[in-house]
Amino acid sequence: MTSHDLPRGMIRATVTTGTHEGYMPGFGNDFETEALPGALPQGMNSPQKCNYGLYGEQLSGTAFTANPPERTWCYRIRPSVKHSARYHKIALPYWKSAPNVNDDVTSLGQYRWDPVPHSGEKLTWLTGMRTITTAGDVNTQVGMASHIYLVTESMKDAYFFSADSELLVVPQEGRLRFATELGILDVEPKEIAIIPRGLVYRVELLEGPARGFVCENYGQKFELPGRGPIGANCMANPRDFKAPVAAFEDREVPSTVTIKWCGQFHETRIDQSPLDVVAWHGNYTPYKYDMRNYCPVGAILFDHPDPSIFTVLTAPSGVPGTANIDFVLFRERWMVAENTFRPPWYHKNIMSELMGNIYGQYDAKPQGFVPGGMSLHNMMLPHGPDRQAFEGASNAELGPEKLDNTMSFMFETRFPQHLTEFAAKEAPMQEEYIEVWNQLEKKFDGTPGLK
Ligand SMILES: O=C(O)Cc1cc(O)ccc1O
Ligand SMILES: [Fe+2]
Repeated sequence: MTSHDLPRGMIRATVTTGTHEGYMPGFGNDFETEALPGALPQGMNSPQKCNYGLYGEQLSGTAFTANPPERTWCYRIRPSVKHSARYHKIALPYWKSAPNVNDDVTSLGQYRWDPVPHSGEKLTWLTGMRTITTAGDVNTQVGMASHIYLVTESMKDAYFFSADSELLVVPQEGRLRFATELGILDVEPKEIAIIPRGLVYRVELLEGPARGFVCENYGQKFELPGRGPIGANCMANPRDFKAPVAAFEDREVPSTVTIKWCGQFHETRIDQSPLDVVAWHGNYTPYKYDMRNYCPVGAILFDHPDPSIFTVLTAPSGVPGTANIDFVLFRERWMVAENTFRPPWYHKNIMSELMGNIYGQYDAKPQGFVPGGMSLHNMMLPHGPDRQAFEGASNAELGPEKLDNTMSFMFETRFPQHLTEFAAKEAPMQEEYIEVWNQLEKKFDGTPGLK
């Protein structure tokens, strides 16, 4: 992107060439960036007067005393209190928060959905959000929600922030721009974006219609998983995460800011764009990641490891090794294990598994789990390959085989996931999904399976 592509009123100082224009590499780095020369104070955070008449303001994403603390210092045209008038409650009836347990909706089950179709209705990031599951409790900051977004138009002079959650965005179709207080993130399928709690932004449609998945994390922030014996390299490498450079708008037009707060939505009317941060420094930022950079590590002799080897990001729950959410990626990779049933094994899991297909075919479900579709295998409910996958994998001539053109993911949480009414009654649920295991035959013949 060059400065010529930017919307009117938007100024950007750091314009470079190459593929990572407008972004700074690294996960959780202490970044600094300014859209006007000298806008960022040096050597201190709170000078008596900031350059250009800017106001200094800190955005804290962790408790002050967390280790490490995450916060960003913003130097802005107006302090955030000027982007906040009286709030009044508004309804966004399809965006639900936990706890959301409906007596007439059953969540105990294995479920699968076809892609939620676009309806022809004009929908923005806010009106197009459709909650599928909720888990935990937004008020106590544990758990998550999964959503599908359907976006057909940009937010115009309208801004949003979630005090409840960090959002992990997984595009499946179309391209979106997140114009945030800290700069611009453009995302498309095969990429993800993470928008931190409290950060104000507007979502523009760059290419539509757009559909994708969102994991709304009520708990501790996503971080890179511990690598254990894998060591310093492979999986998601820190340098492949990109934070935006500073970009600001000096635009005085009647605007709205919507806030998600304890599961409710409130709107406030202001007279200017709140995206007025001219310079910032800190480690609390939005970021994006291209999943084509994910370097999978797997079985190179026999057996099928736990899917935790494919964890891109993990949000801790406070119990070591037991995530509030793991974001797990099943992408292209070579299968080489000898004398092995290669697809996922049959299993039951205390963690609840919400999966989505971005493109291609998933090895445990060659049919029916389609791009844009989702499945839910809830806490302790059995699942595994369908008959076609079982028969194919147990009779295959085993040589090195590439699983190509495939990208699915899992939002895995330690909490049971409850279906919304939308997921149970309006979304295209495959009523017959449970039957994919009906055809599995009894093969027991009473004799040892010796070769
Ligand atoms: O159920 C699934 O398809 C996800 C999954 C994949 C895998 O390789 C091992 C376990 C698991 O839950
Ligand atoms: Fe599973």
